[in-house]
Amino acid sequence: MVDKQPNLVSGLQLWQWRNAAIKAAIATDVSSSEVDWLLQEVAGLDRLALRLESFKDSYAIALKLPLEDLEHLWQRRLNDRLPVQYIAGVTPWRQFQIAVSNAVLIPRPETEYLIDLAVAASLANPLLQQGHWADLGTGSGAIALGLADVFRTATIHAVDCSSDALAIARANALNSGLADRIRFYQGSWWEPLELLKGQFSGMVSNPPYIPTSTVSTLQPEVVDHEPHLALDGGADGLDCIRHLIDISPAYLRPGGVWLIEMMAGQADAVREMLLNQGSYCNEVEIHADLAGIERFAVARVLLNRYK
Ligand SMILES: C[S@@+](CC[C@H](N)C(=O)[O-])C[C@H]1O[C@@H](n2cnc3c(N)ncnc32)[C@H](O)[C@@H]1O
Repeated sequence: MVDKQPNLVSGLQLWQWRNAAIKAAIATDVSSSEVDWLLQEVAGLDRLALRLESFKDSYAIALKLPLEDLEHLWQRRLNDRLPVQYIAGVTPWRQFQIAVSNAVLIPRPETEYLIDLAVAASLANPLLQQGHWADLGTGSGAIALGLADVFRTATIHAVDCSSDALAIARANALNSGLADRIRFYQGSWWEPLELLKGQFSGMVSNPPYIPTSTVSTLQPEVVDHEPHLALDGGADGLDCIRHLIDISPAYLRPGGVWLIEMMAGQADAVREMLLNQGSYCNEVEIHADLAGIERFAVARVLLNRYK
């Protein structure tokens, strides 16, 4: 989407476009702050320049795409409910600027917390901060980048079944300067990591967890534009989580960390499945997001059940 040629517009032209875009956003129930976020991304304007409208006096502003294309995409935002992150081709996540396209789920702010939970879970045993970590269902690669950043001596193994998603994830690793510590694999969950069975310090996953019948009821920004492969977790939403609970003990070392994001309302079922599986310690941790909703589960593989 991003054109490398400079697309010059005058500050006045852009100011007029912004005013019209904000008016249209308000009329169609889209947050008007998205207009300024988009202008920061595609026009390189900063928040102060937008707030003071000082850019209006600029002789020429270089856009990443022609103004007509921006207008066309903005109309798609309003009419087709295309997420603004897909228009900009990028979204902030932790300290990273993550490239996104409709081949990948837009990484959500709440998912950032998985990285802090991985660090917290590894504090009890510093050895867990080294060795191999897996990001299963990597999508844009956001979690893999986060893990590579906090576990500086670990190797991160990022898996996805979508080759289009992996292309984006690889680009994000290169852009973030972390590509030398992240390996990418196409395949299903642990399958490509067979050779490292029993050696992983931890695994992190934000798997698809929406019940199939609920997917069509999600807001149009999600159901019409984000990949259903990233959303649909089967009849009860727990198909992927169930699989990850069953198979992960064979890949994690004794005491290895099992950490996932889940949907509101799934915590009790996930805790029960972990306890019944027989390969995890009894202290399953459930953590809430900033809204107080239980969204994350942490478990550890039993020391005496090493396969
Ligand atoms: C909810 S998205 C999470 C993406 C990213 N990790 C994030 O947190 O933003 C789930 C990801 O799992 C991938 N996926 C779905 N089924 C899979 C499977 N069987 N094996 C590996 N990845 C799978 C999807 O392609 C998608 O990228």
